[in-house]
Amino acid sequence: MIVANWKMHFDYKKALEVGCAIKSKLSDAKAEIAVCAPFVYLKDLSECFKNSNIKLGAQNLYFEDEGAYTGEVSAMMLKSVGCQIVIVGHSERRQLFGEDDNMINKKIKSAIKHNITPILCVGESLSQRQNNETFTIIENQLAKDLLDIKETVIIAYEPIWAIGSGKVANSEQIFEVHEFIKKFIDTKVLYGGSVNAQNAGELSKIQNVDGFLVGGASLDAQKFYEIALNFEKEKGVS
Ligand SMILES: O=C(CO)COP(=O)(O)O
Repeated sequence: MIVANWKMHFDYKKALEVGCAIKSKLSDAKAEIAVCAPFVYLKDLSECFKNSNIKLGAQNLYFEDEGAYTGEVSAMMLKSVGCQIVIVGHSERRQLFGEDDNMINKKIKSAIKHNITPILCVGESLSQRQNNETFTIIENQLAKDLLDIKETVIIAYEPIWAIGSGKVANSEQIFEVHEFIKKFIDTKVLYGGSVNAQNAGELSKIQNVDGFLVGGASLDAQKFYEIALNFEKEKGVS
């Protein structure tokens, strides 16, 4: 599974241009492909992704369905514009907007209630890794974020120090964290953090990597396409 996280990029015209280019390049992809776009572009992207295998995703949600929550967007609303996937607990939201595990847990439950597949992001900071706290941090995030949740949640392992830094985690680091996550919950685990067209093939060789959550390189349809292609080649997805 290869997921684009566009973060807060593009104006309307560019979002539709890149979204539609991704659709035309990847509509026959064997790997599962999803694009997580800013809220305001979702409706039109859902039109563009119609009759293709590309899934539509959001990058956040609020856990209540409706009410006096100025500026928020609910799972019910996302579902009504064709959203099938939602990223929850991205480190940027945890760090910049103080999103805590309790809130993340409620968001995941709300997504599931509306039949939207959550992608839960977990990962350690550089200082946590240097202090040998990686597994404690990840176990803590998984335990709290997935409290009382039995349904399918996709996990993305995104070491904070690897995001947007050009510093990719090495194969051993990724393998052992994915193994740890899979012991906690038997599900798909994606890797995220400086994935690009050049390193995607090598990263795909890691047996327990089930796909990628791609930031920067997903802003270019050709680069995103090459990542998916290299993944399919290495994994023998056909
Ligand atoms: O945060 C990420 C995806 O959610 C990763 O971002 P980059 O691919 O830009 O490092």
